[in-house]
Formats: sequence, structure tokens, C-alpha cells
Amino acid sequence: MAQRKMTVFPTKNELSQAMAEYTANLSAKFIKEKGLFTVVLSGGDLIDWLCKLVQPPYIDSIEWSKWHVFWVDERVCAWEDPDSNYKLAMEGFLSKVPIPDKNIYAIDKHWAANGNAEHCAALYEECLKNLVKEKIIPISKKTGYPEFDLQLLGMGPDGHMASLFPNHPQINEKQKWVTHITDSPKPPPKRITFTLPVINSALYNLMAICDKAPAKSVAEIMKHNNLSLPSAHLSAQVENVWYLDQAAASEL
Ligand SMILES: O=C1O[C@H](COP(=O)(O)O)[C@@H](O)[C@H](O)[C@H]1O
Repeated sequence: MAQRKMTVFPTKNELSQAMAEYTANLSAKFIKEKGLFTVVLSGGDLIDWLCKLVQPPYIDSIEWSKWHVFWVDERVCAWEDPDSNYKLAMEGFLSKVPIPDKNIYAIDKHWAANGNAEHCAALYEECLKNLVKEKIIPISKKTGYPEFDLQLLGMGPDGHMASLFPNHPQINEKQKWVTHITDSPKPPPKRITFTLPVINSALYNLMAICDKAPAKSVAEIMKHNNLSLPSAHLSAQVENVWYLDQAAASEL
């Protein structure tokens, strides 16, 4: 399992630039090696920080048609709902780049609008299993779980990542690839989320954290490895990269 590699950037703008460069380099590497790139997105502020990817030089140099896009977690609501991570990513990022619609794997539209979190999680897991059969996603030889190329993650002020929250049992799930929560402490309450073994089976994980609000949790993780905070469990098969801005690093 990869150790955390932390970099602190003077500004959010520089962090954004570095995130775009990191993503573009991995995109080129994996497309050269195997003809496709699997990328897992989070919701929240991260989508704003991906803005540099939709600007030159990346907008023109990335082979977007080879991307396959997933969500590490999703809110169980209609795709049009302002809470939807899908809507956020479509409006802020995905609609601006030529990724084929068939390569964008959103939560099931019908069951999400109906608010059935358990069924949405089961359907998303089934979708991943079908993509394993189609050889879009390999199974990690080391862990036995699906192996994504890159996950772009964010952390809430309470130390949550994806929809794995402190003092909630989802962090311990090991059988399922995708689980659900119906009492998320951060609204909306119903969500689906990749489980920790799946998150940690990714080859590259990039955790991006900005602003003062998560600074105390950042310090708890970096200084004390406080495992009551779900983000402290983040690892990766090759690289576990943490990009912070000055404000997020202010308690270190
Ligand atoms: O609810 C969520 O929160 C986390 C962190 O979001 P942020 O707004 O504090 O940046 C996010 O990574 C996750 O995908 C989202 O569903």
C-alpha cells in the first residue's frame, strides 16, 4: 500500500494547475499502455478545481474519447437535482469535453429519482461487474477488487471521503464494492459510495483539500494518523497523493 505523499501549494490556483497536470500525465500513460483511462470523480468543490483540465493545453491534448468516468459516491436524488454529483460534474466539467456518453457511468436515473439508495448501490455494483466482464475495468491482482486508474477525491471538514463518514459502519464494509447510507450527517441523507477496499485498490489516488474548514482534520490525519477519520484510511496501489493549499495545511 502506498504511503501518503503530501504537497502544499501556495494557492488554490496552483493546486488546480498541478491536479490538471497529474491527471493529464496519467491519462497519456494509461491510454498509451492499454488504450483507455478509467477516472473516478467525487462531488463537492473538487469539480471547481478541475477547471484547468477544460482549458488549453489540456482540453486539446487529452484523448477524451478514451476516458471512462465513474463516481466514487453519489447522492440518491434526481439527476437534475442541485444535490446531484452527476449534475455538478456534467455542468462544471464533463459537458465541456468530448467524452462519449456511453463512457460516463452515472447512478441509475430512475431509481435515484425514486430515492431507493440500496437498489442504486446494487445497480452501480452490477454496472462495475459488467465492465469487468467487458475488460474495461480489471480486477486488482493484489486486492481482488476492481482497479481504477485514477480517483480524484475530496475530504469534508469532518474527515469524510466519498460517502464514508466518521462513526458510520460503511467504512467497515468488505463484501460489497458499492454500499449505501440513508442517514448521512451531511445532507442529503441518502447516498451510495464505493467501499474502502475498492477506493484503496485504485492505482493512483489524488486527494485534494483546500480552505481552512478541513485544516483540523488534515492535521489529525497527518500528525496523528487518527483513524476515526475515514480519509486517514486512504491508500492506493501505486501512489497516494495529497494536494493541499496553504489554508488546508495551516494546522500542520
Ligand atoms: O458530500 C460530499 O462531500 C465530499 C467533500 O466535499 P467538499 O464539498 O467538502 O469538497 C465529496 O468528496 C463527496 O464526493 C461529496 O458527495
